[in-house]
Amino acid sequence: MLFRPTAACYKNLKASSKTWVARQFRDPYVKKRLSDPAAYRSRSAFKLLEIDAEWDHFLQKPDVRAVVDLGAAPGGWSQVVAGKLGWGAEASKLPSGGYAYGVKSELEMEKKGTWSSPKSVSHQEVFDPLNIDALKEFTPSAGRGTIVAVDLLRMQPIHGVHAIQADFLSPEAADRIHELLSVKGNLEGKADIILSDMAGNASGNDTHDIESSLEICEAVYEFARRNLRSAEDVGRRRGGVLLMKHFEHPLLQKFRMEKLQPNFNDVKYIKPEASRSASREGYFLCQGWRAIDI
Ligand SMILES: C[S@@+](CC[C@H](N)C(=O)[O-])C[C@H]1O[C@@H](n2cnc3c(N)ncnc32)[C@H](O)[C@@H]1O
Repeated sequence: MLFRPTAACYKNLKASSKTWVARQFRDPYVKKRLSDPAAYRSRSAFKLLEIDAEWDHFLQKPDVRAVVDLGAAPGGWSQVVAGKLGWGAEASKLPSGGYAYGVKSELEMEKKGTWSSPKSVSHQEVFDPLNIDALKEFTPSAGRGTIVAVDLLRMQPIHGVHAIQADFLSPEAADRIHELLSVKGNLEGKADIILSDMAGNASGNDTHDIESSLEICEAVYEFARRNLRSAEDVGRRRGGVLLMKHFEHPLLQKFRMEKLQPNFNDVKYIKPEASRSASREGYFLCQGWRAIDI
């Protein structure tokens, strides 16, 4: 539901909050998110949908079996991926945005012995009384592949998505991701697609924030270097995909030229329409991991 401040409440807001509220009211993607039956948890979901549709539906290639979403909370991108891989997109019609659906299907699969609960999902939520009615109405559908979502913040479950609450740089997260990806048919535990919509917490110090944005890109690249399946393994020139957010930085082009360009068959800079023009963010879509920098 869209928050509509009353006149009295609006009057008492700080100038910066008034600007934020006004921008939310004008933003077509905020409206779209609120009316879309998929009930995406983030406005950012539309950026991924747009990039995927514009660039050859890379999320839906039949050889995509393993996707890692870094910095995934609250879960909009993971919802998009789960939908594309067939994990019951109708789930998100629930008022909870797929939350109850995910829990129900996980419970059923556990009962049938077809799914084992990742340690990271807390099952105390299964008994959330708010979701009981919704649970009765929906039947889960099984999708394909493994989706792993990692965030420092706790994320409500999404059907078909293994959520890990951790710093993606920690050895524990690396081990757990590898463990989850290492299934029959993917014993190497590689990812076909790695997504990163990560941003560091704004510190208020511009120089520091700009610096940390490049550090995140470098860390994400390192993660991809260790975990991405190569184009050769996939058997497709654009197989092995890294999509990562970045912010403007004086050394960004150097990073692109030295790290991304030589190691992927195809690198594009993308500024999706859903990304606010005032934002200094952009995305690199890197397709076809060449696996030479290992
Ligand atoms: C812009 S949000 C992602 C939104 C998400 N794509 C969606 O559609 O819902 C960025 C996320 O990155 C996470 N993040 C930042 N640094 C991280 C780290 N080192 N490890 C894991 N998550 C991190 C933040 O906690 C935040 O939730």
